Amino acid sequence: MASVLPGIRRAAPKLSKDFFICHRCRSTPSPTLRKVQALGNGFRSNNVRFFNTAAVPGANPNSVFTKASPLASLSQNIAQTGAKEHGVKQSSFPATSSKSVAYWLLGSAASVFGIVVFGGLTRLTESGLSITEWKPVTGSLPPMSAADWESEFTKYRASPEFKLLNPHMTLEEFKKIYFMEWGHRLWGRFVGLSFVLPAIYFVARRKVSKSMAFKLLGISGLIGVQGALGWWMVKSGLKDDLFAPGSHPRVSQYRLTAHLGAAFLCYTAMLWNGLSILRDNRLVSNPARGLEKLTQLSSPQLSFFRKSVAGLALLVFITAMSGGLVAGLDAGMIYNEFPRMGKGFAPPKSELFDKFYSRKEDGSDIWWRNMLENPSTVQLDHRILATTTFTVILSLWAYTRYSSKVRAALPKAARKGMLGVVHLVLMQAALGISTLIYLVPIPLAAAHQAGSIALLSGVLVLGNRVWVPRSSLRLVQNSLKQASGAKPVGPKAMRADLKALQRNGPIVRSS
Ligand code: HEM
Repeated sequence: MASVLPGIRRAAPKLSKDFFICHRCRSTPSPTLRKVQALGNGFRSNNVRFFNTAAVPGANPNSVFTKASPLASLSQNIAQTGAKEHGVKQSSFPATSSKSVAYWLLGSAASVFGIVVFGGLTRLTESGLSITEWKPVTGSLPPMSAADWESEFTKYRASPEFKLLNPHMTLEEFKKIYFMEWGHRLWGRFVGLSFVLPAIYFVARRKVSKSMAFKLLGISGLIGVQGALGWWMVKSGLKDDLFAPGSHPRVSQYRLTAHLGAAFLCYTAMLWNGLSILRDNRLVSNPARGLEKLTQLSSPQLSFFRKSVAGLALLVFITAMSGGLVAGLDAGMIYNEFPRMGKGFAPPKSELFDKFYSRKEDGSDIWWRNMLENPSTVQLDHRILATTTFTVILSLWAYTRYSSKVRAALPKAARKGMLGVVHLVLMQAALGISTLIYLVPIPLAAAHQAGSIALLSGVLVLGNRVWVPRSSLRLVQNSLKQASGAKPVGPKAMRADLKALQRNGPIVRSS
């Protein structure tokens, strides 16, 4: 009995050690042609062996094959899916992006992780409103002379934050908050440039697949939007109506959350794509084993778990956004106890849905306005979402441990990933509760913010270990098919295979 993997209608072939690739069109020779080449129908130049097919009957006379590494050959090969003849318009992008792109994406994600934590510190030290202008280019340099400092300080002295909260601030104190905000903005510029410039290089040098080139474009756009959102957020803290007596000058909690959300999305896109490239490279380096792995993951026993992990990533994101609202409203400064909030587990309904927050005569906006603008309700929302996230994670972990079917089907790496997520959520809940009980001290609040991205990363890593992207499956199937000389799989056939696989499990046929 031999196990036949999806998309391969006969036993998976063993890959030959010698790979050849056409010097001109990057196609690979047929098995018969390979035999002829093995007999030595070629010539040597610059230490590269070229195989001229002009003398081989039935071969394309324009082909010139050179020996290539198995990986390079396979990835190029797959890119040429369906385009067998010279003259057919072919994509110049490889099928798999290079590993260097993955490392750079992961480095960029680390940089975004850093700037999010630094941004949290900027907010917690109340430094965010110290620079009252947005100068994307000239703002890269801090004030250089005493006159420059005086000018910046004068602008700050005209802001609501100075007038109402810091009327006694000295120039020396101002410099401290200025450098925090300036550092945050500089880091933002660094994130943008260290992403966009290498992205252009990688695309121009065809180090990325075509779909990845579009994704890099999307992430670059998101970074630009993030910069604009940052300034839009700061502007909301400089508005004239904040001069009103009794008002508390701070940025809009909506804009703060939008800024945080865009950073999380950017981070997610970088981390996910970086991990996916590494995974695809691993799968393609040994396609037979890769297909086996993907087949194992496509098992119907894991279907619920896979979907739950996707749902969990969304839940963590929503919980984090509700945390952004808590931070934006300083809602962590009330009800500094856990699990109770005052006399019960929740404040009275009259307080949670207070008419004060409604702006419509008929009060139809009372629900959502309180949920997004009333500090008591916003804190309760965050507690409920956090508790749900916590419970879902522990339940999923229990499911992977105590369901014998899932336990057997889940790869070891995924089990480890699940355990990692359990540790992260325990830490995050402990940090959240401590932040609340101790009235939002800066180190705890910053650690809680970092913990939220760490938790999201844990869920994304877990997701990457259990997800079966169609593109990866197709890539691996085609590597195998090409290596065996069979016709490559098109997207339609691949989708049908994947569906059948998810419905019925691996196909087993006798050899
Ligand atoms: C379990 C998942 C949790 C996640 C993903 C999460 C996420 C977040 C995030 C992203 C923030 C915004 C931080 C900032 O912008 O500075 C935040 C703030 C906050 N969270 Fe959580 N949190 C979780 C659990 C908890 C728990 C259990 C509590 C306690 C009841 C809690 C209490 C707080 C408080 C008080 C703040 C405001 C801190 C500040 O003003 O900087 N969190 N949370």
